[in-house]
Amino acid sequence: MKDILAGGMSGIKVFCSLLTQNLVASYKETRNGLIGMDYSTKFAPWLALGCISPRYIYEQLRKYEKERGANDSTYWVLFELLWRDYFRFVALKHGRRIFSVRGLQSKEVPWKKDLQLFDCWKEGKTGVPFVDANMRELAATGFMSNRGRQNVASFLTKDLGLDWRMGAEWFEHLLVDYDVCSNYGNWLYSAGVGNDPRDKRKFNVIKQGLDYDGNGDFVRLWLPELQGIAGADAHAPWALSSTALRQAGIILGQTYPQPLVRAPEWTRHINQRLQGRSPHPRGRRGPADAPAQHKDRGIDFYFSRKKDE
Ligand SMILES: Cc1cc2nc3c(=O)[nH]c(=O)nc-3n(C[C@H](O)[C@H](O)[C@H](O)COP(=O)(O)OP(=O)(O)OC[C@H]3O[C@@H](n4cnc5c(N)ncnc54)[C@H](O)[C@@H]3O)c2cc1C
Repeated sequence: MKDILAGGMSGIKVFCSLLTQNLVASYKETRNGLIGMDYSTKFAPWLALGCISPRYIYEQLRKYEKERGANDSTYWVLFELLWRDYFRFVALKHGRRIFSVRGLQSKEVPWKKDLQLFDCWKEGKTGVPFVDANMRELAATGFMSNRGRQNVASFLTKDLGLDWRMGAEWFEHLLVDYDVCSNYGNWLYSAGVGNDPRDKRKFNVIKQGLDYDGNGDFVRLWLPELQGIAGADAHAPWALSSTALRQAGIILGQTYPQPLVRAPEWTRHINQRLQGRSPHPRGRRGPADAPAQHKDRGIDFYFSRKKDE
């Protein structure tokens, strides 16, 4: 990502390649991916810096739809841009309150400010590989997928119980697409102090890792110390036998940390993994994974009705 920005590739060029390579036609199926340039649009840095306008994207997409056909995916790019607009309106409406620890709901939450825990999160050393891989990608590139952002934000606020503003500021410090409205709006949401009426929303980061990185490739890409663990086992090294750890060259607590926390809801998914799981990441599945035409518009992090995310 940094190479592309440094190489001066313009937002318009990125946008054109999305259209000419027809990537936009399968965006809905790939947008939850984790590795590479093509799974999502990568518009955000150019939008954040004002190098491309959402109206331009809208017009060109409508043109593309007329010429080559509209589908769920072409709609979905526009739908995602609506979230960007939405968080702008939230910021306009609430002003400085978007930075308040109590958020938009004036809710008292006993957030911790433990700097040791925070450093582990920042440095990708929480001992939870899916979280750590995403955090190391952010530190190395200034970018993290939307799936990754949702998970590390949930982990910081719901599993570690840290003040959500610490996470938001770290993102602000590193993101190449940092945008005040989108960043603080999404963090408020993740922390359960934004507009979402359901404050108990928590991502099961183990289930998410297994669903979206079913073969463990993303985790191994950013965590070289886990290279010796094959497949999905890389998502929970602490669940491996001492023999398996020795064979993988891992000493927990030395070459890779023990997990800072272990949430009870992880157990079922770890046990399931040990019984073998399909290695197909959810973000890459075909249309069978996609809901019927516009039926589930917006069902995702924001409106998901699933209990166990
Ligand atoms: C905790 C957290 C912090 C975030 N901070 C930022 C930020 O500082 N700047 C930023 O641009 N986005 C932010 N996002 C939203 C989203 O993760 C990024 O816009 C997206 O990952 C950027 O990659 P992309 O351009 O390939 O997006 P795509 O998935 O291709 O989406 C296309 C465009 O739609 C918009 N969009 C998509 N999802 C969201 C969303 N949830 N909120 C607002 N706009 C969205 C963006 O402009 C994005 O470029 C954050 C999300 C979370 C959960």
